[in-house]
Amino acid sequence: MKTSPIIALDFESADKTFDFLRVFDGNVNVKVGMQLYYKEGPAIVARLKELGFDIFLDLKLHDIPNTVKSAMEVLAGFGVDLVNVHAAGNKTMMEAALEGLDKGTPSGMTRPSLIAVTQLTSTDERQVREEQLIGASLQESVLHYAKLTKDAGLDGVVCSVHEAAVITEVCGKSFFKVTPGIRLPDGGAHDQKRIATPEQARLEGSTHIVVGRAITGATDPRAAYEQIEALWKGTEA
Ligand SMILES: O=C(O)c1cc(=O)[nH]c(=O)n1[C@@H]1O[C@H](COP(=O)(O)O)[C@@H](O)[C@H]1O
Repeated sequence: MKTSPIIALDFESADKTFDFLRVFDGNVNVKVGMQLYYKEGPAIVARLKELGFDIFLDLKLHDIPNTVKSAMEVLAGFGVDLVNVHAAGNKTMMEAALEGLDKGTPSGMTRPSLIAVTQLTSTDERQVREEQLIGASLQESVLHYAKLTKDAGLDGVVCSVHEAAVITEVCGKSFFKVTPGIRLPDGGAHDQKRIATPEQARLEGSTHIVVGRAITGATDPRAAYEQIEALWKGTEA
């Protein structure tokens, strides 16, 4: 997947999605999440692929290993670039996900990269301790999941910008740190708890940033994308 920002296409329909994408060319990365996929199914992925977009299919699989393996076998046939699971599904489930992807990737095609969500960017310290009853800090929990993910042979994790540097130290630079929760300095957090700017993401060593509402909710989405891309790449005027 290219390193340019990944736009989260959190729209209610294909019509709304393609209307939004009119001002973008196939050179941007896009993310299809649960809302759009559940509404439109594999057809939306096929259409985006035809238009040349690199695609992160974000369905966050989390089930018993056999179910996840079979589901990944199906997703591997879609020709997407990146898919994900929840690390909380455990190492055996992550290994099964990888097996399913390997098995389902058509010959001559590249296996989609596989990453695991550590702690959602909508989660805070209190929720980790009190609701999940994890006897460790949020950062320790994220790092633990990152190590588990690497041991399982996956390509990287979803985490917040605030954990990217420590994950790089422990899991290496090429291990994906895909970071959502990206906001411009004057942007609202919405339901996110661990937010950061594109510039912070670059400085902390994120490998990819996922951006939804800061672009999709902007008055001029193309201008917002360009501003975010420049801050992310460090090429801003
Ligand atoms: O896996 C993800 O993409 C994801 C993981 C996570 O921890 N937090 C998170 O926000 N996301 C996704 O990233 C996008 C963030 O959207 P905005 O908050 O609008 O930028 C949404 O589509 C989320 O589903």
